[in-house]
Amino acid sequence: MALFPFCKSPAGPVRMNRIQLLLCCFLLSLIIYFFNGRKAAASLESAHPLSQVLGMKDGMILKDMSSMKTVDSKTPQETSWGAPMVWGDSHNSVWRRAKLSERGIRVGLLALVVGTYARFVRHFLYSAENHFLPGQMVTYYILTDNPRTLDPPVELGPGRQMKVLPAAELPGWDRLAYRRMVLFAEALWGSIGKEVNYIFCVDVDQEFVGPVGEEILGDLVATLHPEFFEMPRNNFPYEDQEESSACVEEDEGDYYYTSEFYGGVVSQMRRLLRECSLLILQDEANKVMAKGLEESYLNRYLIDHRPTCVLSPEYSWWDSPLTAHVPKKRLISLGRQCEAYDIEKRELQRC
Ligand SMILES: CC(=O)N[C@H]1[C@@H](OP(=O)(O)OP(=O)(O)OC[C@H]2O[C@@H](n3ccc(=O)[nH]c3=O)[C@H](O)[C@@H]2O)O[C@H](CO)[C@H](O)[C@@H]1O
Ligand SMILES: [Mn+2]
Repeated sequence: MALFPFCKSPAGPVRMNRIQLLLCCFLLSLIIYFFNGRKAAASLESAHPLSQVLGMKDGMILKDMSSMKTVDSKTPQETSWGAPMVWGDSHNSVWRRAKLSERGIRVGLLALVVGTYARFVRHFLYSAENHFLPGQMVTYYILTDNPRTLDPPVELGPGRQMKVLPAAELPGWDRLAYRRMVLFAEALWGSIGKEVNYIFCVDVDQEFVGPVGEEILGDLVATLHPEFFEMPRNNFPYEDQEESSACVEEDEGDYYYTSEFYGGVVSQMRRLLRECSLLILQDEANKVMAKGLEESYLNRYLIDHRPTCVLSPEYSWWDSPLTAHVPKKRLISLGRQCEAYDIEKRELQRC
């Protein structure tokens, strides 16, 4: 009422004639129009990858409730096939978290840690303890050639545990890129499959920097690659060698997904890992390797089996001139971040 003092007679209850009533409605519409217009402008500026190129930084990110409305009103909330597109602060995510958090869910996080990548594992685990499904039962499965890396063990919260699984040493990413999905597939056919409901495969050269909750849970979950979000389809680096089993035709494909973070229920993940491994082994036998390595096979599979839940680039982010601007960063790739730095900055960051 204080907003419209002129609508109220000084004597007490509101008594307006028709002209006053019309005037009030007009003013009200003006105010609504003004606020909506501002929100739309803010979201347009903040959502576009060009804002990065032009040097616009986090100052554009709205940190109060209005940012939630921005996410809801301007960013896509679902895919063309009806799967949710997940932005952690959206109303959909709040609802999904509330719905799923009450169930007794067991979630596994599966990472490969071989050779020099052992330097990432502790930091990765600390950050996951802080941000990854807090309060839920989480098991970290660490496939490693050097279990001593985890000695002394990282202290974990209640309901959370770690299992170290042996992996033979496979020097060089060239060889490892052929093997990671095979190793993951084997691990999932073993005891992991009975111990958890959901499993997420994750690169260990990453850090959780914001909350990642039950909103990420789905039957088959893939994450949008931050450099190709909102890019036209013809920019996606799908495999184009016809002899590769990861090859994608020009009229195929909806999104380009990252291999840094994907998951789902155990049955779906067993299928994904088995089928991708078969494609990789088939190409290896034919002496072909897709240019995007593992990521190409994952993308091929996800064209044939569309994910039921698509995570926005909030869940796979690093700073580069091409990266989409996101309302909140939740999981960032330290390795890919390093790749995006110039030589000077790499030396400064010691990476
Ligand atoms: C090694 C390599 O060429 N990485 C390239 C690959 O990053 P990616 O992020 O695709 O691969 P990555 O180097 O992070 O390797 C994937 C994951 O495999 C595991 N792992 C990998 C290698 C290793 O020696 N030990 C180990 O444990 C580890 O969990 C790692 O997180 O693509 C990027 C661009 O998209 C950059 O070009 C990276 O330089
Ligand atoms: Mn990585």
